[in-house]
Amino acid sequence: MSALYSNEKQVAIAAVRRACILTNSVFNKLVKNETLTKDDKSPVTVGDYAAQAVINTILSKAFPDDPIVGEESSSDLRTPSSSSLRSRVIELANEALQHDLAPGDSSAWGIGPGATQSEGQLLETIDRGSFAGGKSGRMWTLDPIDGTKGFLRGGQYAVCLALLVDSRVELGVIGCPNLPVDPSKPDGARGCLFIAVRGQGAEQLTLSGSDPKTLSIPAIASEDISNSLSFLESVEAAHSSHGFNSRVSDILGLATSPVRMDSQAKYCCLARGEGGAYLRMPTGAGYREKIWDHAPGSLLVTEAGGAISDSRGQPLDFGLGRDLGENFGVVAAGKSVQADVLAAVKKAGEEEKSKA
Ligand SMILES: Nc1ncnc2c1ncn2[C@@H]1O[C@H](COP(=O)(O)O)[C@@H](O)[C@H]1OP(=O)(O)O
Ligand SMILES: [Mg+2]
Ligand SMILES: [Mg+2]
Ligand SMILES: [Mg+2]
Repeated sequence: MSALYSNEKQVAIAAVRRACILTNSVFNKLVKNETLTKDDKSPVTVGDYAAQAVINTILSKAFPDDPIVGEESSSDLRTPSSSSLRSRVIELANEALQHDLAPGDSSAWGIGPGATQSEGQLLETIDRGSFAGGKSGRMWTLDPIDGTKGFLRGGQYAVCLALLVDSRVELGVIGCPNLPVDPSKPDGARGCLFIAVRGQGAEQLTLSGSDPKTLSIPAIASEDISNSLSFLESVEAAHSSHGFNSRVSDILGLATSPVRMDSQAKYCCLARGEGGAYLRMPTGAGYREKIWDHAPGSLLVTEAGGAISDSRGQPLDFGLGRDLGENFGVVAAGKSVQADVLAAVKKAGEEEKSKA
């Protein structure tokens, strides 16, 4: 008998790999007018749209009844002023869908050479990501480029896909085209794929599918925290409070400065033993975290032996819709130290309140 979710895992890996090849090639060719600013002032590129079109196409072929909660929508692409951007997205998506990664691979999605998808079909496929989410049933959640700002600066970004069943993450696949394969060789080969299935562990492969490694977060004894732990945090101060993290770091007496990195690559690094803790605390602007920004990363961390919760110690709730509800931040770490980090977070929170 095959393992639970083995089909979903194969399809998700194929979809994420294909999107990573696309985003990688887009980065090298990206020109100025290929980026838009969304209503929330965040950037979105032809790469984000095309990657969502590719992954949604593959998911829709493989699992036609599964709804998708995806970050992007085609509305900004449909305006007359976006016509050249729109053509570029269609061209990139068709190119990526027809690219044979292995013999017969593209025909597995019913999209052989020459069988291009029309503009209308691909825009509609992007909008298959508009599902509202919720408590029950099967659904996918997709961030075609997580960390678009990192992507634009040539830093870390991730292609992130997760399968939720009754609001529990069952499968997570994250592609990190710019992440070094071996953390001890930061200038060495880049491009990693991270995969977790509930109850089946977490692993890292290269983007081309070689060199599998089982992931496990090393235990740190409480008395070693100050010397052995460092934080993984956002580059963008608007996404996560650097000042709050710095106070938590002081409370724990951490000797090492935080590592700043864009995207869910932070969860991937944590899962393979880097840093030791990921802290993301609200900046006070009322932002609600999105399920696609945490679903695959959270499973990767727990399957690698870590723990994740909000700053109150409550589990993240993926069943509330497209976002995680009121923002109490995210605290992820190895199981042995997550309670210590949470206690320091609570202390820093109380100090902040008493000052207010
Ligand atoms: N004010 C905010 N607070 C927290 N996260 C945010 C905020 N604004 C955007 N984001 C999201 O944070 C994620 C990147 O996180 P990180 O800083 O860890 O790289 C992105 O998905 C980004 O959304 P978007 O995709 O719209 O840019
Ligand atoms: Mg975005
Ligand atoms: Mg994101
Ligand atoms: Mg994104």
